[in-house]
Amino acid sequence: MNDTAAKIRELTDLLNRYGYEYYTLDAPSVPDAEYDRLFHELEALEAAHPALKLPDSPTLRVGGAPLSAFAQVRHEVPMLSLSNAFSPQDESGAFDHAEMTAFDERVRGGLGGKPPQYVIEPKFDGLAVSLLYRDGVLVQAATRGDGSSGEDVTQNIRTVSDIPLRLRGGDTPALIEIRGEVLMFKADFAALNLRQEENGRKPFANPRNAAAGSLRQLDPRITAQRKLHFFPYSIARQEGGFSAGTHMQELDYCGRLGFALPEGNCGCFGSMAEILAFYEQMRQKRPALPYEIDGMVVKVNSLAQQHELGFISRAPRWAVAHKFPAEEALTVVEAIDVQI
Ligand SMILES: CC(C)(C)c1nc(N2CCN(c3ncccn3)CC2)c2cc(C(N)=O)c(N)nc2n1
Repeated sequence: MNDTAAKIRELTDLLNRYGYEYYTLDAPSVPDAEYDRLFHELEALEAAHPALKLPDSPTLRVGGAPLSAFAQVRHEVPMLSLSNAFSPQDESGAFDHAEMTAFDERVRGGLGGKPPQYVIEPKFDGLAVSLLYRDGVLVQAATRGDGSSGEDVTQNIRTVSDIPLRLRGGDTPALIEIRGEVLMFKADFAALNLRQEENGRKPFANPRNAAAGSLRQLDPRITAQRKLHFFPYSIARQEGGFSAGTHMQELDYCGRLGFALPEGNCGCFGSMAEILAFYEQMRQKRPALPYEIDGMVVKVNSLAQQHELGFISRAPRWAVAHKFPAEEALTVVEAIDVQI
């Protein structure tokens, strides 16, 4: 490798590490001016030697030329739905978690009485995307679409600062497909709508619409200005690398690969009673969270037990969303929505 290529590789790795520290760990190790100096040095080298620009170059974060349309991507593993469990609130304000108890009984029945461990995690109110990494490098990103195929939003996803362009840590899998939610934090949503109003543009209705609108921009440079975040929630496919036995181990592995995790807002418990207690705690904490959630998702922790339980048509038997009551005065009582 000649010294220019070596210099470009060194600057790319260094800037990706600094970006991870700044955006994902929120613990920068160098001042912004130093990052900017190195970034401009890399930009200049890439401009002089376009053939040497690397697929995980941080200069991709600013977005390239606009697309005329999005290509369609077929999901090798369909992106399934989630059954909804809803707890109506009675006049005393207490919640009737009958549907969660029913879920627990269905799971125990399906496991021949073996007591399952459950994971409870936030149900982020964003949009689901799938990220494909080959030999550690991000090569494709797609929206969920109809679950069977979605839009190729790879260029736009590269501008999301807490999505690694190259996976961190050793033992890189030859292939890994990570699914999660792209969302906009409440504060960034408020600032965006201020800018929209100032520029005479229509404000977005909520952070989910803002995130969806930002990700489905044909011009990645606009996406790059929108401050999006990503939280993983499942590993759909994997060849090589660490083999997790539980959902919690999958999430921890995603953290080691360089993804942000919703620290403190996930739990793992052996009883539905503890799960419901955590759900109540999260319902109280919800207004203070930096991002919007519209409920919690409860999943069987053991991957072997998940496979044993399988799916109801398109939704897994081993997971259920537990939504919070609608905040409007009139609480709309939804039926159990088992996605068929
Ligand atoms: C892997 C499984 C299928 C269990 C799964 N599927 C999910 N989703 C499917 C339905 N999705 C969907 N989206 C649009 C229309 C219909 N379904 C949106 C993602 C999950 C979404 C979240 C979240 N939002 O935070 C989460 N913590 N865990 C999930 N886990």
